[in-house]
Parts: sequence; C-alpha cells; structure tokens
Amino acid sequence: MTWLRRAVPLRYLTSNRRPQNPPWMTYPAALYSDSTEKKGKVTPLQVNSSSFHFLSRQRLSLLPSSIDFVIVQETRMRDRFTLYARGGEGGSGCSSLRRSRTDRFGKPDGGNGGRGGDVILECTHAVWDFSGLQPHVKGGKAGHGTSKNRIGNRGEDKVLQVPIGTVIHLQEGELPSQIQVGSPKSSDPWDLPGTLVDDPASDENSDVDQDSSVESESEAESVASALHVGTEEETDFEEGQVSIADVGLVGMPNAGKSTLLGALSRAKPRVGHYAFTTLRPNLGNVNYDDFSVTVADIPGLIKGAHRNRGLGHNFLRHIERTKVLAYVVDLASGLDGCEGVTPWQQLRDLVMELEYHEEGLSDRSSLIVANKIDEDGADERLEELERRVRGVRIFPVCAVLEEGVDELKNGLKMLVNGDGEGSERLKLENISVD
Ligand SMILES: Nc1nc2c(ncn2[C@@H]2O[C@H](COP(=O)(O)OP(=O)(O)OP(=O)(O)O)[C@@H](O)[C@H]2O)c(=O)[nH]1
Repeated sequence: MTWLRRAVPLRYLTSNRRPQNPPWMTYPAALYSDSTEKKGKVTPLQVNSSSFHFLSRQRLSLLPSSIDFVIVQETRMRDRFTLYARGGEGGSGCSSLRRSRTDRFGKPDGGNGGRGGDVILECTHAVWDFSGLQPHVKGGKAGHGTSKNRIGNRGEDKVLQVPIGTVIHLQEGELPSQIQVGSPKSSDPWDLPGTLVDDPASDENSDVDQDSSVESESEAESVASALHVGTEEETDFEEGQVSIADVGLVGMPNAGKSTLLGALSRAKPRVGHYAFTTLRPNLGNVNYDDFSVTVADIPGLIKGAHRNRGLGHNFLRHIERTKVLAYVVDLASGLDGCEGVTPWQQLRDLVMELEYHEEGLSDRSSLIVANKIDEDGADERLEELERRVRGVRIFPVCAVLEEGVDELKNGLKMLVNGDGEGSERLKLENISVD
C-alpha cells in the first residue's frame, strides 16, 4: 500500500471548487516533503491527517496569503488489488420440434444457449489506481435457446477500467482466454467498428471515408477473429487463399443464409435471430453422386456496404472469389406491419452494392433463394416476387424445415456446371420496385 500526500492549492479549499484528480501530479516535489527547507516562496502548512480534520473552512480562509499550498489529506493509493473474476453462465439449449403440414413428426429446431458474458480489464488513462474496483465481478448471464434454431442472447460483458501498465498475476483458476488490443466495446455486433454512418453527405467527403476504412478494415479483422467460434464441420478461410467456393450465398443480415448452408450441407454455422451473427464466411460441401460443390455463407450485406458500412468491404471481397451467386432473400421481411425490406428491394440493393464495390461483380450466373416460405403471407410475396423479377430462376425454400432444398441443390448443380438455364444473370433492369 502506498501513502500519498495531496497538495492542493489554497484557493481551491477556500472556494467551493474541488481540486482536479490527481492534483499531486502537477505540483513541485518539494511539497510532498515534510521538510520546511528549500521551499522558496511557497510556505507549506505542516499538518498531519488528524489535525487536518479539525481545520475548518473558516480557519482555512484565515490562513496568511503567503501560503499557496496546503497538504490537506493523506490518500491511500490502491496499487495492488485481488480480483475474483468469473465469466457469466451460458444459456441452456432448447429442445424443440418443428412440425408442418407435410412433416407430422417434425424436425429438431431447438437453438443453443447463448454465451456468458466476459470480464474484461480495459487499460485506460481515466483511472490511476484500483480504488474504484469491486473485488468480485461476474459476467452477465446468457439467454436460453429457443425454437426456430434461435440461439440465446449473449451475456453482458463487465468492463473494468484499470490504469495503463497494470500487471496481472494469476493466483488461481484459468488463464484469461483472450487478450484483445483495442476497445472491448467493439465486440458488440450492433456496434461494429469501422462502420460508416449512413450519411448522404459522406459521399462528398470520400477522402475521409477512404482513410477511415483503411483503419477499420484491420480492426474489423481482429474483431471478427476474436468473435468467431469455429465448429468441427465448418471451415473458415483467410485472405490470400485461392478460389474459395463455387457458390456464394449473398443476402441481407437475417435472411437465413447460415440456416440454408446447414440445410444444404453438413456444416453447422451459428444461427441467430439478430443481424451479423456471421462475421466470417462459413463453408459447406453439397455432395452429388458424381461431384460436390462448395458453398460459402457470406456475412450479411446492408445498404452502404460498398462504403464499408457493416464491415461491407470485408464481406464483399469474399464474393469476388466465388464462381456463381445464390441471392438469399427473406420473404417475410416487412410482413405483418413489421419494419423490413421487401424481397425485390433486397435484391435491388444487393446487386447495387455488388456493382458499386466492383463493376461487373454481379455479372455471374445467379439464382434466387426465396427463403422463409413457411411464414404467413410468404406465398403471396413469392407470387409478387416472381412478377417483379425476371431472368433468373427463383427457388422457394424453408431452410429451417429443409423444404425445397433438393430442388435448390439441383439448381445449384446446373448453375455451377453452366447447364441450360443455369447461366442466367440477375440484372438491375430486370428487377422492378415501386
Ligand atoms: N421461419 C423461418 N425462419 C428462418 C428460416 N431460415 C432461417 N430462419 C431464421 O432467420 C433467422 C436468421 O437466420 P440466419 O441463418 O442466422 O441468417 P443469416 O442470413 O445467416 O444472418 P447473418 O448472419 O446476420 O447474415 C434465424 O432466427 C433463423 O431461425 C426459414 O426458412 N423460416
């Protein structure tokens, strides 16, 4: 334990203003000594901690003007601290069967429990000792999984601020699993680092945007790798690898791309009912009698992705390295008076984002997967989609129940082989929106 004497200018004590913390850092070292020698013009008042308590404001105001500083108290600086930290409890998985008119027995569709929150020590200039810390800290509890393969919410992280230069000695328990450079706040999927505000004015400031995207891309990589939890059957890929997949599943967040990859192949990517569950592409193999096709579940694209909104640059780059495209749209989006983008508008936005990112990027064999056909009102939506979009084939699918998946597999095979109709491209002029 270190004892520090705080020297505070007299004017702070005789007025109602509180001294800035920590005041002792800014004053001459001579003031920390009890010695009266070599003080120059400054004559410190000799008080100890007990006599200070009897020094009233009235007496302070009567002190001679030759006194500039007063040693007002002794402060304990906590430079050692024992912290008992525990990660939050994970949520329970859900046991659920999803039945439909065509499937009386149903298929399992219970989601996994969410991940418990972490305890994170953040080094910052804002604190200079450990006096603000609680000795026992626990990460937030995660939510339970629910039906429709929804994983539970992630537990809340507890972020503790510690001074820069803090050294951690593990006394008992497990080593911290992760050391991350950068702000821990950036691990929140809704607060992605490097995302640009969707501000029309920012187009005019394109120089600024480009600069910030360089910085954000590298940060995005580190965040993505920190967040990604791989499973045995899913594979992720890195920059620099060649020719990565035959089919790229392209769609907006929450369209059901990961669920679809799971239905098409044996991959088991993470599925969540919130946007940006997927931060790195997942790969799966679709097997046919004679050959197999690799499908990549590309993280969701949002409007403005070409300006790196929602880590768009990172995700769009993966599309460059796929042979053909399967646009996945959510038929149920915007139904029942909920907010959402119509399937034809989703398609238009996606094609535009691809083209803005790189001219000709959408100019490759494509098909459309009209997902969530099981939802109320989706049949009518499908009919309208077929009226509004021409030139490419549309496959109605319920990825959760794996309905329509066999037809889609045949369609993908034709697309990759370039057989017959399987070489159609989705063109902007063939999508009609209001
Ligand atoms: N009703 C219904 N829900 C579905 C279907 N397919 C997926 N979902 C649900 O839609 C939500 C999003 O599914 P994901 O597979 O994570 O979507 P994604 O497109 O990969 O999302 P991002 O990772 O954000 O890009 C989940 O809650 C799924 O259970 C479907 O066919 N029918």
